[in-house]
Parts: sequence; C-alpha cells; structure tokens
Amino acid sequence: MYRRLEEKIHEAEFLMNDAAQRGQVGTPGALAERDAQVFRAGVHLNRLNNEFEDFLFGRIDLLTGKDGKKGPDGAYTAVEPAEGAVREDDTADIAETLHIGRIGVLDQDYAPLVIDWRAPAAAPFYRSTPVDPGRVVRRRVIRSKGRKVLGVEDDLMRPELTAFLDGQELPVIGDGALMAALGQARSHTMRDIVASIQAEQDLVIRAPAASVTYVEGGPGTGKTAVALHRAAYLLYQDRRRYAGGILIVSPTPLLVAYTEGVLPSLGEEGQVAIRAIGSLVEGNEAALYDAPSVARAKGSYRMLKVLRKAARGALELNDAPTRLRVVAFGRRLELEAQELEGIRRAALGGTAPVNLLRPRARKLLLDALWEQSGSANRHTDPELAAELRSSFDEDITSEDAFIAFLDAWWPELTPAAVLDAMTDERRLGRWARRILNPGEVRKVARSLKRDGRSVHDIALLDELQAILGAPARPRKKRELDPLDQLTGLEELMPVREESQRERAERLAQERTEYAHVIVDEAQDLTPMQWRMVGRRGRHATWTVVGDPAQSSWSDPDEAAQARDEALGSRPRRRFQLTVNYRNPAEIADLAAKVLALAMPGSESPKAVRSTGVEPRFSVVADMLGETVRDEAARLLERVDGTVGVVVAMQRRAEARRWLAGLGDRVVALGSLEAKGLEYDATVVVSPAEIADESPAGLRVLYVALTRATQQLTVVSAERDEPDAAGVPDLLRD
Ligand SMILES: Nc1ncnc2c1ncn2[C@@H]1O[C@H](COP(=O)(O)OP(=O)(O)OP(=O)(O)O)[C@@H](O)[C@H]1O
Repeated sequence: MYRRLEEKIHEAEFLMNDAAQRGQVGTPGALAERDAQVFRAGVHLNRLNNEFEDFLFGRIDLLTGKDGKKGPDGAYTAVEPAEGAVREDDTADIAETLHIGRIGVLDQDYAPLVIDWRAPAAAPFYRSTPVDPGRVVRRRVIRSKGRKVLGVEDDLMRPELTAFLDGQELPVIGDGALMAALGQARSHTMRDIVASIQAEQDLVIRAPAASVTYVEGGPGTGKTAVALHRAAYLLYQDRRRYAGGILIVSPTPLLVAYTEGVLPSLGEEGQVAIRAIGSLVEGNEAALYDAPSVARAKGSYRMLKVLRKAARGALELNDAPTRLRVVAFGRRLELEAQELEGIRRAALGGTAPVNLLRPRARKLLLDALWEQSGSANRHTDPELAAELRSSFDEDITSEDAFIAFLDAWWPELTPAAVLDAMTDERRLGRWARRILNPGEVRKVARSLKRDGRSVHDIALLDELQAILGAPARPRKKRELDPLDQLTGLEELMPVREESQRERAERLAQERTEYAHVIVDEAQDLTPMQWRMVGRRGRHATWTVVGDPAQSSWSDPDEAAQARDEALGSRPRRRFQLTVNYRNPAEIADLAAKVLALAMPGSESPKAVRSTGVEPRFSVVADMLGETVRDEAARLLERVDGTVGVVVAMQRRAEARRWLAGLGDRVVALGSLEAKGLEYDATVVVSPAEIADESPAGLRVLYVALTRATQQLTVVSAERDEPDAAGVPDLLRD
C-alpha cells in the first residue's frame, strides 16, 4: 500500500510541475487550466501527505457471502454468509480479506487495495458484533506510526469457529482495540476514533442525511466524536452537496480548538466550518460569560420582544429632529413634532425590517407635505394631477434640508447601535416594560456597557440583524479599466494560490446558510441561540446531539420549544448512545450520585472499563489555592497526559494563578468552559460552589465530575460540609 501511495504522490507532484510549466504558455485559457490543475493536485498532495501516518488501521477477514456479488468498491455485497460457509465441524475458510483506511486507495488495475472507512464495504468492520457477526470472523485493528506497525489488536466475532486462511489457522492477537484506545493518555487535542467506532455509534454516523438525526447520550458516550465522524461521512456520501456546506456548532472556543484536528485526520481538510456559538456572527468572537441571572434574561424568548421594541425605539435616539421645514413650489411647508410622530408610527406598523421601512416613511412624509401644500385640488385631470405631484416630490427630495432631515430622523440602524442604545437603563426599562423585571433591566443594561461581547450578546446581534434587515446598499461600482475590456487580462496578474484554510475561511464568510447543520451539546442552547442557529439551516438537514442531564440552561422547556421551532416540522430519527467510553466505573459511579439529584430517575450510561482507582477526597486545610495546587501537582505525577482543574466560573482567574508554573499539561477551567472536554485526571474544586452558582448548577456539577479518563480528586471547602472521610455532602449516598 505504501508503494502505491508513493506512486500517487509522484503523480500529484508531476501534475503540479507540469501545470507550472504550462503556465508559461501565456494564453488566458492555459492559465485558467493551470490554476485548476494546480489546485486539484495541491489538494491531492496535501491529503496524501497528511494521510501517510497511520493510514491503514483496519482489516476484516470474511466468510463467503450469500449472493457472491461484488459492489462498486469491489467488495462482496452480502452481509450474511453463504449456506455452507461454515462446515459441520465448526471450521471455515476465509474467502475475502479487506483492509480499511482513512481514504480509499486503488491499485494500478483500479481494484481496491484499501477501502475508505466510510464506504459501504467497510460497514461490517464497525457493525459486526459477536451477537450479530455477519460474515466477519476476525476484526483486526492495526496501530502504526509512519510505516512501522506498533501493535495489532484482534476481536473475534465468531470465537466458536476455527478459521483457515490459505490453509493456515487464523491467529488472534491482543485484547481488542477499544480497550487499547481508551487507556491512552489524553493530549490537548481530540483523536479520531475510526479504528474503534462501536456498532451503536456507527448507526448514527451512517444514518441517512434526511431531515433531523437526533442523538442523546450521557457523558462520554462519544456524541462529539460521532458528530465529527458523521460530517466526514456525509462529505463522502454526497460531496457535491456538502462540500463547504456543513456547519458544526460547538459550545465554546475551547471545544472548537480541541476538536478541530479530527476532520483533517479523517481526510477532510477545509470542508467543514466548526464554530463556537459565540462566533457565529461574522466579525465577533465573544469571550465573556454573563452572570447566570443576566444570561437567563438574555437567552430567553422574552428578549425577542425587547429587541423588537428596541429596534424601533432606537430610531428616536441621538436628538432626532422634531420639526421638518422645506420649501416646495415656492411655499414654506412644515411638519411639527406631533405630526412627525404620527407618521413614524404609521410607517412602523407591521413587522417589516426597520431599515427597509425608510422608503415607506419617506413616502408618508411627502404625502403629508403634499396635503399641507394644498396642491392636491389644483387639477381635476388625474394625469395632470399625477404630474404635478411627481414634480412636487422631486422638488422636495432634491432639497438638502430634506435629505439631512431623513438621515437624522430615520437613520440606518446597525445591530451594534441598537445594543448600545440598550445600555441606558431608563430607556431599556421603557422597551422592556412588563417583559423584564426592574432588576433584570438594570443587570442587562450594565452588562451591555462592558467592553467586549458576551456569548449571549451574539445571539442578540444576530436577532437584531434579522429585525433591522440589511439596508439597501448602492452597488459598488467596479472601477472601469479600459484594458479590462480586452480578453481577461486580470488573469495575467500573478495569483497567489489559496491555501486550504483560507479557502475554508472564505467559504465560511460567504455563507450564511448551510446544507447540513450539526449542533453539539444541543442541551445548552438558549431559545435566542436556537433562533440564531436555525437561521443558518433553514433549508438544511440536521444532526443534533446532546444530553439533557448536562444542560446549563435553566429553562429546558422553553429551550425545547425554541429547538422545535428551529428544526421545524422535519421528522426526527432518534438514537440513544448508552455506553460511557470516557470515565472509568469508579468515577462514573460518583457522578451518578449527582445525576440522581440533578435529574431524578434518569439513567447513567454504562462505563466500559474500570481502573481500580477510586476518586480521592481532599479537604482544604488552610488556603484553598494551596490545596488545589498540591492536588494538581500530585495528579501530574500520576498520569502521562493532561490534568484539568474545574472551578466555579467566578474563580477562573484566581485558579489560573494557583497553577502558575506547573507546566502546560495542567489547565484551569470555569465549570461552563469544561463542556465537552476531557483530561487524564481532574480536580473538581468545591462541588457546592459550582452547584450554587446557577439554577442549573447541579447539572453543571455533573459535567465537571465526568471529565476524567483516569483519576478524579474532589477538593472540599467548608461550605461543602465534608464528612470525616472528606466526602462532600453533595456526593454522599
Ligand atoms: N468507539 C470509540 N473508540 C474509542 N474511543 C471512543 C469511542 N467512542 C468514544 N470514545 C472516546 O470517548 C471519549 C468521549 O467521547 P466524546 O467526547 O465524543 O463524548 P460525548 O458524548 O461528547 O461526551 P460529553 O457529553 O461528556 O461531552 C473521547 O475521548 C472519545 O475519543
């Protein structure tokens, strides 16, 4: 396979060189062709080079299939073995061996050498289980680095069989791939799971892209991993439709950074936009978190009404003029405050976007002036009357005073300007009367006054954009260069090749709607955020993954309603993931106690492994910071990978100071920032403080307790009321 890959790389390099030479023949046609060729070859080369590491990871040995037919990828299509494939004495011959890799490779005769993991022929690699083995006898996972095989892990799907390959008995090596993968140390970036996707996960990844695929599962069940692999699968299935058209919405920039590398490792570079919920509006990257009570107000549906009022109210700011004076047909005409107010009200009736109502307001102003001028009755002939009217309008609208008045009286509003207007508490109070209570008004106004936007502000900006509408812009005139008119001279200008990343960014910027939207940690979206995400997928198919038990949003019913509105009446296909691949049983059992308090009656996912290491409980002796630092240092010695220290949001900055100098394997996180992330070991600081911080605090604590793959330490302060063994009240039986 590596020999074949080298040939492919040479081919791609040859194409690049050839194209570069062709470029020296300067006809525009040859140049355009060169650009296209360089682009294609570049993508190909980049991809092959990327894939070289750990390229081939799987192998299945199969019995003869039932129908003996081969599919388009050269593999037998039947899932079930043929009659007689297994002999009476439980022996059988292997009829076919398939190798599975990150992308497909064909040999010189176009026969499959390696099958793409997403191809139908690869499905048995993931779907086969000892309960329902199909044709698979042995599934092998190969771990390699470069060209060196590091290890091989076999799973026998038909352990009762003695199978022969070319007359030799099939050997079995290792304890299975899954356990090997789960035991590995974690780094600050997520790894793909292609080599060990489990059957229930595979069903989701390969679900048809129709309408809405809805996935629920507890912490560590692989929801994020499945969402990412599904994006790669959809691209493989229908590249034309999905290339550049998939959006993954992630709760935090930290989770974006953590997951970003997975798609390239699956052979998909630059085709999927992964965005944090606070970065969905172009030009904004929200870094602030609002206090829970502010977030609750800003995220709720109630805000929609406030914004609608604010968008209309903001027209009257900045000393809007209260009188209009013009001269028409040699007469002075004047509209007073009260009349102007009436005209504004009439223009604003209905729900059309405010910026688009300006022409209507202008028309109403002219009507009023016309009426005042008394010219309406001058002619009985309708044609003459119309002519008179149009010259009257022209007279006025070309007058500087009128133009200046209109700009001040009906300014073009931007979302940011309206949010700024909302920083005035009295004004906001007017717009939010009987919608927000006075306490909320004060806090929201104050929070908007800070420098920088919060995550929740972004959904408000997006909503305002919809309420205001894009103002009609005069089209930018292209500067006319007479030389341009000749044959595409611009093609002769040196063009810098666009990198994959630049291409992805450009596509993302140009796009406001997507063909497929994947929402990760969907339980956390507020109603206002659902509206924002919904606008990006009005004609899309969807994959929604989440876990209600981990929701940090305080009003789940309201959010569910918003979600249903965003997804519309599209039918749902529901899936449930049931196995926890992250936490060992010892940690999962402890977290289950909080789950019972947070959502009585809901079930924890089953942990697949146990480490024998019980969670450790530590009580603050003197200084909280010192204890936490000591515990983090202790864990750093015990694990090879990362350590996460999870604290209440208000302690974030402080916690970073506590850990200064311990190195970059350890990080401090606020409870909300821990969403979706994982570490070899975690220190959870003061469960009571995390739980008390917001109305959804117990669910946030549940998230915090389920981040570790190996070890967990819980640090209790006084308010945790630890018992003699240091176990805090919230975590006792
Ligand atoms: N089939 C698998 N093979 C190997 N590792 C897996 C598999 N499925 C999940 N994992 C690993 O388990 C961990 C948890 O997966 P992931 O983060 O996708 O879970 P999640 O359901 O999104 O969790 P949470 O709800 O807590 O955010 C990851 O390290 C992931 O790589």
